[in-house]
Order: sequence, then structure tokens, then C-alpha cells
Amino acid sequence: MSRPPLPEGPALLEVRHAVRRWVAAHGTGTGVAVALSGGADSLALTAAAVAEAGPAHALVVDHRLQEGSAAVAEQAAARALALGCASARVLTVSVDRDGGLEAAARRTRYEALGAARADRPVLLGHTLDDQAETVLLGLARGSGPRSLAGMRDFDAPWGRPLLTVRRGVTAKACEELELDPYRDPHNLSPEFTRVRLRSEALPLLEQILGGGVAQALARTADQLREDGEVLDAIAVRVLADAGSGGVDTADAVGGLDVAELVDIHPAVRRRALRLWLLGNGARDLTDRQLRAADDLIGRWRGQGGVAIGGGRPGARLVLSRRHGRLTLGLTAIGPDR
Ligand SMILES: Nc1ncnc2c1ncn2[C@@H]1O[C@H](COP(=O)(O)OP(=O)(O)OP(=O)(O)O)[C@@H](O)[C@H]1O
Repeated sequence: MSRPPLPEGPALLEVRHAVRRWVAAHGTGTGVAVALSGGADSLALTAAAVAEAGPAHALVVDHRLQEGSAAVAEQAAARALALGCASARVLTVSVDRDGGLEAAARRTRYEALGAARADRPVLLGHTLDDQAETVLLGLARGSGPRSLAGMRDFDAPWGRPLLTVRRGVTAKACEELELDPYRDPHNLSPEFTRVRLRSEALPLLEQILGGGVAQALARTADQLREDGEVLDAIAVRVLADAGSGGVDTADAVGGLDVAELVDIHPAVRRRALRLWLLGNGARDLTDRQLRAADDLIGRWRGQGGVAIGGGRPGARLVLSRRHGRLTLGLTAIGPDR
């Protein structure tokens, strides 16, 4: 199918350049899936992916959370085809409204995208501004170095080619493409912390400190990420020494030898625990759970265990210490709890 060439505006060229670099570093030659929300970032990303990473297959998730969401999703898919995508699918999902809606929507979205990607990497439209906001929010909340390290440009299967591109550039690229992107009303509502960071805090910091604050925050993330990679590599060796794996049974996985962990620096030990827990079905692991898990290694003398996010309906994952080993098992949730 022939389509008109993309306009050669400077903003779109910058976005294309970022995607080209990403493909050179991480591309598999199989084309890509693009997670398209219809907003400026992912729309510009889609156009660039068609030109630089094709064949590109657009995936649009309709969460059915707002009236008219189906029409927004259909329009995004139609735009993807007009931009030259090889295919465009709308994935309609139902989000469990219990608990935090934003987090549940995100989790459902990633599950749907992961299931539909057909072995292709999935490109997301996160920009340098998203990275800067993540770091700033993390700093203000006292997060650990892992959160401050922000997002990676490739965390298989998720690719983020635009982490070096400012949000304003994706907006301009859409202008060059003569596309009017979808504006999520949530992204304008000042009740959301991120929106205020974006529209009030970052501009104020730039005013006080001069330009380049967003780039500086993103650089901090890069440095912490590099350090984190070294710590993770050490953590993997620690896990091997502690006998990660061990004996799997129907309702308990392997075990870690507490004696091998006790003298390890807590920063490395927590990373090791985190990798092990996530590799064995834990989900949405919080810093607090991780610290409680770590306490099982050192000071812990009593009975019981630490509830870890994950498990399955009717049963939760519990980490316990028995006979000098940490084991992770499923414990049925009683009807009265
Ligand atoms: N409904 C959707 N359908 C497909 N892809 C989406 C959808 N919403 C978001 N995305 C993808 O995720 C990227 C980031 O979007 P957004 O910042 O809204 O998501 P987020 O996952 O909430 O971000 P964060 O996790 O950093 O808070 C988008 O650029 C797009 O690639």
C-alpha cells in the first residue's frame, strides 16, 4: 500500500532520530508494536516508528473508563493506519475498580499489551519530561535509588525510545503532521500530583535555576541506573550463593539460605530479595514489604511471615523463615479476613 511520505519538519526528525537510535541499540528486525493512546507522545512515536522501525503494529487499549472511550480508541487506530502502520488493533479491557483505579488501569493495560504484542517489542511514548517528573516525585517522597533511577529505555518487552525527547517536541511533531492529538482530561486536572509537578513545580524550578532542569533530573536517573545495574549483578551472584531455587513444591517455591545472606550489605540484600521475589510471582512489591522481608534475615526471632503482593485468588504469597531458610508459599485467605 503506498502512502504519502511523512513531512520533514524538525520536530518529527528529532523524534525519528531517537527511534532510529533505539532500533540500532535494541531492534530485533521483527518490527515493533506501538502502544498508542492517541496522545501527542505516542502519536509522534507511531509516525516515527513507521518510518524507522517498521513494520509497526499499533495497539490501542480502551479501558472503558470514560464515556466515549471507544470512539477515542477507534480514532487513534484509524490514525495509526493513516500514518502507515501495518495493523492497528483496539484492545478493550475491563478494569477492576477496586483499589487504586490508576494503578489498576495501568496494570490491565500492560497485561493486554503484553498479550497482544506477538513477540514484538512494545514501544511506549514516555518522554524526557516523564522521566524528570518521576525523579522529582521520587526525591520529594524520599524514594530509594531504584525508583530514582526512573525508567529504562529497554526493559524487555517494553521499549521507550523517547526518553531523550522533550514533550514539547512530540507536540510540535504532531503539528507538523497536522494531527490534533487526544488530550486526556486527567492530564489537565490539578488534583493529580503529576499534573501539578508538570505545570507548576518544574516550570518554577526552571525559572529559579535556569533551563535544563528536566535534562539534569533525567541525567541523575541515568547515573543511578548505571550504579543500580552493578548492584543488581552482585545481587544475582548473592542469590546463586544462597541457593535460590531449591526445592519447589505445589504451594511453596525454593528457598534461600539465611546464613548466606546475613553478612551481605543490606542494600545488596534487598536487591537480591526483590529479584528473587519478583522472579517467583510477587507483584507490586513495596519498599515496606521489602524491608519487612529483609527483617526476616537479621533480627527476626518469632513465628509467622511477611505477606507479599501477588498470589492468586483466595491465596496470598507469604514469605517465611523456617529451619534457616526463607521460603515463599501460598497461604489460603480465610473467609473472615
Ligand atoms: N490507552 C492506551 N493504549 C495504548 N497505549 C497506552 C495507553 N495509555 C498509555 N499508553 C502508552 O503508555 C505511554 C505512557 O502513557 P501515560 O504516561 O499515560 O502512562 P502511564 O503508564 O500512566 O505512565 P506512568 O506509568 O509513567 O505513570 C503512552 O505514551 C503510550 O505509549
